[in-house]
Amino acid sequence: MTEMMSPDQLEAALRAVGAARYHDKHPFQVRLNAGDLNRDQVRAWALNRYYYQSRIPLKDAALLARLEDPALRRAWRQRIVDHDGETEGDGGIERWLRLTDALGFARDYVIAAHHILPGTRYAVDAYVHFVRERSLLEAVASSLTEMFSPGAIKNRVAGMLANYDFVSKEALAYFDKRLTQAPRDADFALDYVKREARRPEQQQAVIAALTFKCDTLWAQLDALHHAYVEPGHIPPGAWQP
Ligand SMILES: O=C(O)c1cc(C(=O)O)c2c(n1)C(=O)C(=O)c1cc(C(=O)O)[nH]c1-2
Repeated sequence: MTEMMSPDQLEAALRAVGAARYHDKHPFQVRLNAGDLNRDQVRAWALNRYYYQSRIPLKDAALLARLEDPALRRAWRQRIVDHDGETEGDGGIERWLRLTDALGFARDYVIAAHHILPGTRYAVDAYVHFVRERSLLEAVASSLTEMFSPGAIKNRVAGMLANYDFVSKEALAYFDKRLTQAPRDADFALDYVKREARRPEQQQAVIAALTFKCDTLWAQLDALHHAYVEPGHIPPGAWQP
């Protein structure tokens, strides 16, 4: 039988999942930061990742719809505001589109997402389905990858600005806001799971949810690497540089 962990032991177990599996360790991410990708490979990353950005508010709305406590809803709804903005021209999705603008994509093309990789679509959709179908505790836990994103984002932005003359600080403005939003969201979700996972099997479910989520991020980068780096097999229908 699995032992009950203290809340702090649970947190340590979650941090160990991130240390082993978070997408900052993926070869595609390492190359992106090191300046080892060409402009088209960076374009492929931004195009595909838009689909992730676009689905995040849908998964947060699915989660929000199941929260019965007004205080929890108030906290969680901020995530949707952050991505959608309060008004047209504001918010994270708009800021991601400024990056794809800067990389030379037409907005309609990006938003339609007709030419993203199948692997991107399957991985992102799997995350949305997971949040819809699993327990609220697992749904909240699956957002905990954000515990690890600030470090990854700092390295990525510094690496990209140092190594690519085709990306500017303005084009990467999306990530500036994430450096304050992600820790706020991660702290909230971490407090929630440490408080609510009161039985060993719940604690194991929380760890499994974070593992699953790390895998959805990893799979997105596997798909990019396979198509646009090595061996360079671009699936039929996907964007061709
Ligand atoms: O740039 C990154 O490395 C990164 C990672 C993650 C993440 O760990 O899931 C998110 C984001 N960015 C992000 O920008 C974002 O809005 C976001 C929302 C979520 C989530 O699961 O609710 N993760 C992430």
